[in-house]
Amino acid sequence: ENCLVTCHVNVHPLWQSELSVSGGTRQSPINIQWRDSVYDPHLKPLKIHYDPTTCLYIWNNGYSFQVEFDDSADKSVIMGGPLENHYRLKQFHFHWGAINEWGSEHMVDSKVYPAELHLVHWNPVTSTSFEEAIMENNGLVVIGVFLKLGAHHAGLQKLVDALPAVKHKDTIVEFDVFDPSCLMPSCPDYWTYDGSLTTPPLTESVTWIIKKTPIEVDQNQLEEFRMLLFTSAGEEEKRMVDNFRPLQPLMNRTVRSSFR
Ligand SMILES: COc1ccc(CNS(=O)(=O)c2ccc(S(N)(=O)=O)s2)cc1
Ligand SMILES: [Zn+2]
Repeated sequence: ENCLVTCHVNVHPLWQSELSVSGGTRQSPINIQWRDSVYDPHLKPLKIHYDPTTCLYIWNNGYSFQVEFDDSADKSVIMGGPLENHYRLKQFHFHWGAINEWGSEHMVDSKVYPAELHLVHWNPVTSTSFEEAIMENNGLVVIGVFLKLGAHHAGLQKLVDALPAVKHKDTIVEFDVFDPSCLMPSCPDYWTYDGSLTTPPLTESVTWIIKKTPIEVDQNQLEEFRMLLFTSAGEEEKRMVDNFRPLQPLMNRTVRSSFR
């Protein structure tokens, strides 16, 4: 019988060769098996306080588009959840696919979403800078939010409208007053586990907090992500799609849930 084999081949150099930290024991992303996650009653609600005026600019760094924040003070911070202290927001970015059938980095019971948002925070108590925190054990906290195809997302649209200005690698556009809290689902439930960056330097410095409930975005908004380019102006154009890392082995880790 004829069956459609859907597959995708990551063509971007970054993901072409399966980049793995030699001897890595806590790499990301992973497939979260809901039934294997362990409810932890000691997990507190996550507290998020973002100051919209700390938003600086958007830029295309050659594997995603990234919104950078002023992290010179404790203005945009998260605390609670599995965290011992507060962490400062440094940047957020997304990963997505060429089509809606794939795109997220993490999976839930092998379910893939068309895109995933990562909000990257660093620990100003144990590190003196973001660059230092990247190398520290649990120096970073990344909140992952799944995107699913559905209703138009009004908060995201402000971001989408700026994307044509950062079409090419290493382009930048000013982006002021944006509150990334609008990209958070209202449901407080999350999973958490110890992992790594999913792009170089792949350091095992991340406490991951993955929100259970996805946010909805519409087809046009996803298509706008796919209009971006991996390539610089003047180079042969390569569409920025499939910028996600393959699943990594869970090894000796337990995923905890904040909910029963
Ligand atoms: C040495 O200076 C440096 C070194 C490396 C970076 C990369 N940026 S980063 O560390 O924020 C992240 C890489 C991958 C992330 S993911 N997909 O896991 O959320 S976050 C920036 C500055
Ligand atoms: Zn990411």
